Amino acid sequence: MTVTTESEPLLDDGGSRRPPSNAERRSAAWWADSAPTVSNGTGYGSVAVGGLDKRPVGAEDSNGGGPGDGGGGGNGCAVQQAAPLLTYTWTSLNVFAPGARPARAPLARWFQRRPSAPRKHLLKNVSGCALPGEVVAIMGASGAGKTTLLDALTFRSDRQLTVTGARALSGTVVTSSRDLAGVAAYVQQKDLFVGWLTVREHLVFQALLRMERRIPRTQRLRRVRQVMDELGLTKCQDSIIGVPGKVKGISGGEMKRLSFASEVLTDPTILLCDEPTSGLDAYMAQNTVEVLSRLAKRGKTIVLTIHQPSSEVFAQFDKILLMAEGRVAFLGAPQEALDFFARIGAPIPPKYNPADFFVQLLAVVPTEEATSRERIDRVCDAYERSDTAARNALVTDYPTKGWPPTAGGGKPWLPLDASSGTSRYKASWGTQFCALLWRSWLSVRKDPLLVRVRVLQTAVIALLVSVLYFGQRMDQTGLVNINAALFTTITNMTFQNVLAVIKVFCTERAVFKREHMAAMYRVDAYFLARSTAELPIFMALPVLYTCIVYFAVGLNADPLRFFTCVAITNLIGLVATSFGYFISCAANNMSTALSTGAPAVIPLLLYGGFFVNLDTMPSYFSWIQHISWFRYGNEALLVNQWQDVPEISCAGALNNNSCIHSGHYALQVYSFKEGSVWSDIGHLALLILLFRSLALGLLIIKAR
Ligand SMILES: Nc1ncnc2c1ncn2[C@@H]1O[C@H](COP(=O)(O)OP(=O)(O)OP(=O)(O)O)[C@@H](O)[C@H]1O
Repeated sequence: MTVTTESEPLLDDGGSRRPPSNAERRSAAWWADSAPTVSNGTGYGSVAVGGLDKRPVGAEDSNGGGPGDGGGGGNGCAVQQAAPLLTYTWTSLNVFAPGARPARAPLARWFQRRPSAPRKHLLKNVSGCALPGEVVAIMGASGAGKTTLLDALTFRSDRQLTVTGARALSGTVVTSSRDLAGVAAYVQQKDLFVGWLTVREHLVFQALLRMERRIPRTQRLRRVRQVMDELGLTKCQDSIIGVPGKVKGISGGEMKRLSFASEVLTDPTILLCDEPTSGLDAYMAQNTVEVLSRLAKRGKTIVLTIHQPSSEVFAQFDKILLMAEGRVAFLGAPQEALDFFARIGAPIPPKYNPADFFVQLLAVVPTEEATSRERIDRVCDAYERSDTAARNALVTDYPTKGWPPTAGGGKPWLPLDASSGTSRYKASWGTQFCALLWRSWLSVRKDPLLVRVRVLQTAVIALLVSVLYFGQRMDQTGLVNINAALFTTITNMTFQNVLAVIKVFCTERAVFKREHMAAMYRVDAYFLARSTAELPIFMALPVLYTCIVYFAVGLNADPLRFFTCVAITNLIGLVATSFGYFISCAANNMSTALSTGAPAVIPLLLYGGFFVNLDTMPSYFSWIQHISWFRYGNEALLVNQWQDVPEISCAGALNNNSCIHSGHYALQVYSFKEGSVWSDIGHLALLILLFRSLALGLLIIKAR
C-alpha cells in the first residue's frame, strides 16, 4: 500500500492542545473509554477500572476499601486477594547511547585526543501510562524504540545507555527493578526453560521459589492447578517442555503460555511482555493475546511490545502506544487512534489492517529517509498538541508535577504497599536449595546425556582399556603397561568429566541468569544444589570404570588396594568435575568453555609425572604441579599399586641394569614417595574445594 500522506495536511488534529477542564480532570470516565471495567474481585470497591484505580478520584477520605479490608475476593487465593491495582506511568523518558567513536590508527590512539562522539538519542521525551484492566500495546516499525522503551520500563536497559525521566507505580516513583519486583513481572521474548521438566514440575518449582514464604505448600499447589486451568495448560501438564534439537516437547504456543503461567503464579499486578507473539502463527498469536486480555480483565495492568499484529490481535488491545524514531506518535484507544489519524489527514483506507497502516506510516523508508522523518515529526508533533496527549499528560505528569489541585485533593490512586519489593528473595535459603536440588535431580535423571550416555561411554572406554591391557604380569612389560593403564584412567576421568560439566552447566546458564535476575534464588544455593544433584552420577562412573579395569588388567590383588583405588579415581573424577565448573563459570559461553577447557588441562597433564620425571621439569613452571590432579592422582595410584610389592620379574628388561626389580624402585624412577597416598588424597580434596570455590566466586561476580 502507498501511504498518500505527504501531500495531505497531516498537521491539524482539530486544534492546539487544550487544557482539560476541571470537570474532565475529576472524571474517571476519561479512562473508561479505553479501559474495561473489571469485576470487583479485590476489595477496592466497585468503581470502573477506567478510573485510575478502583476508587473514584478524590475518594481517598471516604475509606472505601483498601488492601487490608479483604472484601470481595472469591477466587479462593490469598495471593490474589492481596494484589492491589496499579497504574504504571512513565514520564519524559529519555535514553541516550554513547556515540560510536571513529576508528583510528593504533599510534594515533596515543597521541590524539579522543574526539567526543555525539550521543545517540534513542528515546525522546517518551511519556505514557498503563492502567489496571488494560492491555497496552507498544507498536512501531523496526528500530522505532519499542524494546528500548520496554527495557527502560523494566529497568533492564543496557549499562552503557543513560536513562533519564521518571517511572512510577500508582504515583510512587520507582527507581530500580527491585522496586518493581514485588508487583511486576516481565515475560521475555525468548522462552527459557529447563527442558527436561514437565509443565507441572516447572510450575511447582516456580511456585516454591516465587510465592511468598508464608503461603503453605498446599495453597501453592492449588495455585499451580488454577494457573494451568486459566492458561489452558492442564492437558499438557505431564508433557516434557522440550529441549530444542534434542527432545520434542510442548508446542510454541503452549511454551509461550507457560512463560505467562510462570509469571502470573504470584499474581503480579503488572505484566510487561516483550514480543509475546513472536515466532507464533496467527492463531497462536491471537490465542496468546486473548490470554493477556483475560488477565487484564481481572485487573492486571499489561504492557506489551508487538511488531505487526493481525487485525484480530489489534482488536484486542485496549490502548496502543505508537512509537516512531524514539518519539511517541500516539497513545490512546485504538478507535481514538483512527480518529486522530483521520483528523491529521492520514485516514486509514477501508478494510485495511490499522496496525499495518500505522507501522507503514511511521516507518523510515530507506529510499525516502528525509520525507519519512519529516512525516514522522509531523505526526508526533500533532500528537503532542492533541487533546489525547493533554489528557494522558495529566496522568503521566502526576509523579513529577503532582496531581492538579482541582482534582479534589485526594490522591488518584492507592499508595504502594511499602513492603512490596523490599525483600529480594521470596524463599529462604533452605527452600531455594531444596527446590533447586529437586529440579536439578529431575533434569539429571531425565537427561540421557548425563546418565545413560555417560554410563555407556564409561563402560565402553573401560572395556577398551581392559582389552588393551588385559592380564598384566608382574614383570617389566607389565610394569610399563600397568602404569600406562592407571594414567589412562586419570586422563579418561578428566576429559570425560570436564566436557560433560561444561556441556550441561553452560546449557543451563541462560536459565540461571534469568531466574537469578528475577530474584528467585541466590547464586550459592544454585551452585551447591546443581553440583550436589550431579554428585551421585559423577561418583558412580569412576566406580564402574575401576570395577571393570582393575580386575581385567590384573592390578594389585589386595582388597584394601582395590577400595583405595576406587576412592582415588572418585576423587580424581570430582576434581575434574570441579575444574569443569571453574572453566564453565570463567567462560562467557559454551564454545569458549569447550575451546579453553581442553588446552587448559594439557599443562596439568604434563605435570602428572607420567611423560616426564618431575625432578627434571623447569623450576619456574613447578607451581603447576601443585594444582595438577594428574600428579597427585598418578602418585596415589602408583604408590597404591606398587608400594610393598617386594619383587618384580626382570623378564622383558633389555639388561639387568635396566630392570626395575621392586615396587620401591619403580616409585623411585618416577620420583614418587612411598606412603604419600594419604597426602595425595588430601591434596585432591583440597583441589576440589579450590576449583569449586573459584567457580562459585566467578559465578557470583558474573551474576552481578
Ligand atoms: N545499546 C544501544 N546502543 C546504540 N544504539 C542502540 C542501542 N540499543 C538500541 N539502539 C538503537 O535504538 C533504536 C531503537 O532500537 P530498538 O531495539 O528499541 O527498536 P525496536 O523498535 O525494538 O526494533 P525491532 O522491532 O526491530 O526490535 C535502533 O536504531 C537501535 O539501533
